[in-house]
Amino acid sequence: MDLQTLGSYQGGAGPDFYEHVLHKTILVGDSGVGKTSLLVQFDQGKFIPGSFSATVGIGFTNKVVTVDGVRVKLQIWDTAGQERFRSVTHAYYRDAQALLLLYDITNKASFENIRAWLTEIHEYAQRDVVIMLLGNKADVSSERVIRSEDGETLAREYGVPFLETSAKTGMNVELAFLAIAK
Ligand SMILES: Nc1nc2c(ncn2[C@@H]2O[C@H](COP(=O)(O)OP(=O)(O)OP(=O)(O)O)[C@@H](O)[C@H]2O)c(=O)[nH]1
Repeated sequence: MDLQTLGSYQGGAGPDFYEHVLHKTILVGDSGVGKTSLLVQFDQGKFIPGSFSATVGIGFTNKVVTVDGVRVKLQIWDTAGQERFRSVTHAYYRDAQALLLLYDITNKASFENIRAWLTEIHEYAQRDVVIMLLGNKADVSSERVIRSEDGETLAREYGVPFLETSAKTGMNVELAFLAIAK
């Protein structure tokens, strides 16, 4: 039994306590779109404005959730959006079962870069990786530059589901993580 398998069975005695599945998810998108904030909101239910310095390389958080009655251990990898870390993060793509791809609805470039992200994902990730597109910072309506319809259209073009989220208010955060854990 490797360490990972061992880790996924440390839940307790009865079958109800077993964490049956280990599910790896990776967060990607431009620097500053809110990947770390989204993960912290999901994991700890809080938002600390301006608190995170740019992610260096990669880090992960484990969280156990119950999906359709099955305990799933989500291992969520938070990648650095900055270009200079790209070669480090590519190496993690192929182990991921799911991928949350974020842009910032107040940042046009982050939306325009989604196509390039998808090209990279198709190059490095597994063929059957589950992808979801997220338009984050939906709480900042006064600075919105990307309409919901634009996100929906792009997602439809690539055949992936789409949600707008807010790491600040928590809107759709749990929904996004649970949807890709299925
Ligand atoms: N209003 C608002 N601000 C957000 C939201 N998500 C993130 N932010 C802010 O946006 C900035 C960048 O957030 P991060 O979570 O560090 O972004 P990141 O994508 O992890 O950035 P890198 O680690 O550089 O790739 C921070 O100042 C956050 O407080 C959100 O949903 N709403």
